[in-house]
Amino acid sequence: MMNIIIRRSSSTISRLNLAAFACSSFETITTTLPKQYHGYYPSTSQPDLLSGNCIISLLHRARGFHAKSGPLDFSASLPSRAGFAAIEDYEEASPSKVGNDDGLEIAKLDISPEIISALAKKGITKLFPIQRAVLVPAMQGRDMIGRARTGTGKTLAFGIPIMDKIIKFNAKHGRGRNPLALVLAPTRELARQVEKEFSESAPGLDTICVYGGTPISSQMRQLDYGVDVAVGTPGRIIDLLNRGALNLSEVQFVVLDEADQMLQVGFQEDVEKILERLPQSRQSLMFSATMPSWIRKLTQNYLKDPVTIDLVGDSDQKLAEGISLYSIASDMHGKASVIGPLITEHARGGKCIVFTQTKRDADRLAYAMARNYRCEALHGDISQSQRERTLASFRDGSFNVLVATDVAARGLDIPNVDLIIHYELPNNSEIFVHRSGRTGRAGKKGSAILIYTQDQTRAVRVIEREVGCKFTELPRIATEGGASRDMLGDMGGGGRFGFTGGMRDRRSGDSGFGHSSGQGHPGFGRSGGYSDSFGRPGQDRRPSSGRFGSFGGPGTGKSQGGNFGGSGFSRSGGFGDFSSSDRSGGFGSGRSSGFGDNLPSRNNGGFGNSRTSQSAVFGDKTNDDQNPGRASRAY
Ligand SMILES: Nc1ncnc2c1ncn2[C@@H]1O[C@H](COP(=O)(O)OP(=O)(O)OP(=O)(O)O)[C@@H](O)[C@H]1O
Repeated sequence: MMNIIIRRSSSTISRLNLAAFACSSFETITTTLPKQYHGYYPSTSQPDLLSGNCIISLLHRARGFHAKSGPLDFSASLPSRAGFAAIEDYEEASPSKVGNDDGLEIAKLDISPEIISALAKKGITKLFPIQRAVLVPAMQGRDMIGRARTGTGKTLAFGIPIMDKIIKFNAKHGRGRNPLALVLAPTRELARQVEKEFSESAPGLDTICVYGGTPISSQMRQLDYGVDVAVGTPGRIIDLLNRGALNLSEVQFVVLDEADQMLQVGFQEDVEKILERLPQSRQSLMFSATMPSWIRKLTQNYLKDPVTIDLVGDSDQKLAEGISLYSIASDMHGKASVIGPLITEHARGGKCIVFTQTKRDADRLAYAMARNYRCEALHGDISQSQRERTLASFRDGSFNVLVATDVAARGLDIPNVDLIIHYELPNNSEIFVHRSGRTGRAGKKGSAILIYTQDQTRAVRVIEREVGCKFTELPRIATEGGASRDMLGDMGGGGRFGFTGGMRDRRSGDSGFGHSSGQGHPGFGRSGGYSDSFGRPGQDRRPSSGRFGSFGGPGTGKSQGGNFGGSGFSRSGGFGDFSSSDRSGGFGSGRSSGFGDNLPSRNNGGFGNSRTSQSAVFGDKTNDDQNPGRASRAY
């Protein structure tokens, strides 16, 4: 069979005018808007391409939006505060007058019919609040910071305006070869999901997803053919830039999805490298469900006169509506044993994601649980093809318990996840929000359960305070006679996971026990915890047998702070994040870490410290094709 590749025309000059085109759409709005809008929508001298009808309907939307005090059909349980509490800049410029609900009907908006019908096919006919709030300023060409709770439709909030502008621009100026929009995401899975949302919502646009762990040559070919929208992880994007395969000179829209993650140490540098390659005149959009104050300040470095659209607000609870929160105390050795009863009780036959802190723990727990559940592990040391298979099988219900590191914490939209179990405390409250937010999406209900040990009680209170939530305490589940040891300890005949090491990649290939290294190495375990964010003195930093000891059997379990789950709030230290042992070789692959978070964290902190977590540590920060050993594979 012969493949014919027809290159698209490169209408660079006209495409470079897209920004002007985008802004020009609002020229007429300036003249039509009531006084209070003037100055908010800058006038341009470019001709306008939106119809008068559109402008009127936009006005209605703006009015309706600000007048709206109710749930906007999104979820009957949404209190008005949840949707519209803190629409900062936007609100200032808006009238308090009531409009009508027409703006919610996507079919009534003047957006491309292609998008309207594609969304309708997906059952999307009305805008969610964040989409509604973003539409006007995004169409206007404003830079923006957008925050809305997990699962409330942020992808389409930035996606619809971008797709619409590109479709209209292409219709007028022809299609070009280089991307007009670039979306950066922290993980491969999220990048794929976002690209899918674009391609499904605007099938006529050429989209590409570029990420590591997959052959670069096919991505290069596709880029050569021409794309409108490129979505990807920073490492692969930089790789493609370095090879001259990706030309970002025509990009007019750039999105940082999960912006607070993307601007953390480890990612930030790569993101900056990419941003440097973009034209100065562009529209930059940053979205996340969490925007700690330090990130808000930082974003100002990358945005021009941004509008902030914040549907969460500082005082509100940060978690999505519809998520019931529970906590359950357990001793260290009983943790694994309580998972079964929790799933039986709370997953209601749906899917469950169990979050661990480390790749190895995800492997071990999944391995142990596989006796009783259809269960798989997902983390950054698993090959990309296996990651994709695992996620696809989880999505389609082939198995229903996913044991994952925080690689799955952000952004993933998987249907029918009814239960999240925090097997170990997350590093900070933002991660808690994202992990928990894998359930209760798009107005659905779900449960999140935090398993904690006695010495983590204070950390639990910190989560409550920072997230603005209250856990319902579940009664302790008796784990007689070290049931968890039975469950986990004999995975390797006791010693297998004991502190004496012996960790081998029994499962050859992708998802085995990881390419972890240095098991049993001093400092490998939790004992690495530095001072935590609760003002407690630092954890013992002495080398210890670490977590594995306690996991594998009682004899080793009392290593200094080395227990499974430990006091995991110490971002920098927990799990020996960047302890030397991670890189100390040990068994297996030349890859760093296995266990973990081997990048130095910017700060200690975790809870209470807004400069959160263990920095980049998602799977794709780096050019992982060229330099697989580079740090960042912690998840
Ligand atoms: N207007 C809409 N009507 C119905 N469903 C929608 C609408 N907008 C988005 N959705 C669906 O809602 C789900 C969540 O959307 P999305 O993944 O964009 O949420 P998010 O806010 O980005 O979440 P997170 O913060 O976890 O990344 C998706 O399945 C998406 O298809």
